[in-house]
Amino acid sequence: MTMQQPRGRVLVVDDQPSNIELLHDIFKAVHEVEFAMDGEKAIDMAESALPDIVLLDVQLPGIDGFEVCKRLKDNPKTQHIPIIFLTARRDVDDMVKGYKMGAVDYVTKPFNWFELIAKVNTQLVLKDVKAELRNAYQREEQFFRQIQLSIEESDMTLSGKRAPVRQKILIVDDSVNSIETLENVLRDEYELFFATSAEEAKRVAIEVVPHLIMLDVVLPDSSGYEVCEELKRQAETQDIPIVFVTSRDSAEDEVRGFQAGAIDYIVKPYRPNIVTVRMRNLLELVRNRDLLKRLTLTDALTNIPNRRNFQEVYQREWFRALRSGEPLSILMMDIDNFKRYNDYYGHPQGDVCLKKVAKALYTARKRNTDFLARIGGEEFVMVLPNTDQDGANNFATSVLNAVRQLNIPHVQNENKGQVTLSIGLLTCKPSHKIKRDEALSLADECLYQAKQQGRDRIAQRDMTI
Ligand SMILES: Nc1nc2c(ncn2[C@@H]2O[C@H](COP(=O)(O)OP(=O)(O)OP(=O)(O)O)[C@@H](O)[C@H]2O)c(=O)[nH]1
Repeated sequence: MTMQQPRGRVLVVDDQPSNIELLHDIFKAVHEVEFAMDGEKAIDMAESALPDIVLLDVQLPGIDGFEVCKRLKDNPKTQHIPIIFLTARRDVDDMVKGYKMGAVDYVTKPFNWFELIAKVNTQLVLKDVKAELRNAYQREEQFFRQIQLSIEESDMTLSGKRAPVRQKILIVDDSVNSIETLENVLRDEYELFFATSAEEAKRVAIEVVPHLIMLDVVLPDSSGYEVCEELKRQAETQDIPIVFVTSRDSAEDEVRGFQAGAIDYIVKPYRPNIVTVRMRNLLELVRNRDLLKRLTLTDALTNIPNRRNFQEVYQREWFRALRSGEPLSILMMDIDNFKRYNDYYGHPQGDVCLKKVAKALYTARKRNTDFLARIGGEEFVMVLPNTDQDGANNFATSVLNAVRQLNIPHVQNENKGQVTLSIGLLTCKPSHKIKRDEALSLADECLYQAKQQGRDRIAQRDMTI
């Protein structure tokens, strides 16, 4: 998962001064670190200082770590704070109890720096994502609900019961036994894909784009570390979180795994309950991250992609066309005399009009790869990959008609009487001779001409000849 290094306030709860010293050394460079040496003190400090994360020892004098966790989770003031247990390896079976109390993860002693840092970072990112989602919800409750609904809808199948589509996990292991064990643990909750070699893993990862990859370190044709590094280098796969699953449990191996870009490290033999809960935590992070990304890339009024989204997609399509040599068409679209519409019918009615036009444009799209965005007040853009001037002109004509057919009255729109659109259409073959921004400016110039020539029309330029 691509993540920036988050900064936060870490509360360490441990009764061993040597552990406190060690944890202080690990985190002091990036985080603010505070300490408590018993459970009661930990609860007081959590309530007053509201840290971003609590690292909690299980064995404590007085009330133990489980009880501290329970009390923090019962308190509305502290229940949002993620808790990671610090535990001796022999207590790992107890960790199911920790998860039931509301902990998000655990780390075994003696500490592996990389594991600890990676897990704390993951939880800080997740906490930030959740906070941003809560803010978005408060700011734009209705918009938030729409996005959430559209995600849930795309997560549904129409298989009779409209069961939610399960998140996808790719399991990479050359041992059939290991695959079967994980399959038994995870198949009820997730859609599983399998690969038994490095090459197959890379191919399936690109084809399926799973939500998470569980990756064995030892593979017949390469090492899991190399697969991980390669997936992290590629744009299509770099955001997929990777968890190493291996019987190699030396500290060096774990460090190597986290350095390669893994988000977690699970040592065989698995404890099924622990695997289930860890996967659930990581996949919750993925789901929330995707929801937040959708929110930041969607226009709140019309619910179609926004300018930022357009910039990403346009760049991607430009480079794709540059590689393939295919033509690319750009439609710059602008509602005619919209200022007068607002002045005459009022701003709220203007919003209704914008929503109707956005819907008509979206419905007019012929291919899934045709991309529509709202990039300004009453300005929309469409990118049509692999479309020549003739095709794009036919399409633009159908778009003009779709808006006319909405029959939205606009008495101030000169002699038209209804809402209309002007379109600037540019077709080009991306090459080193024409720059991306230049193509957009040329499409804008065409739009300006369409306005000059009387609106409700297309003005075009073909740069492929
Ligand atoms: N209702 C509403 N109006 C908006 C929104 N964003 C921008 N506008 C309005 O859109 C109008 C755009 O006006 P202009 O850029 O002058 O263009 P125009 O009146 O459409 O004129 P031409 O483009 O030349 O046909 C302005 O009045 C903006 O206030 C919005 O989200 N909702």
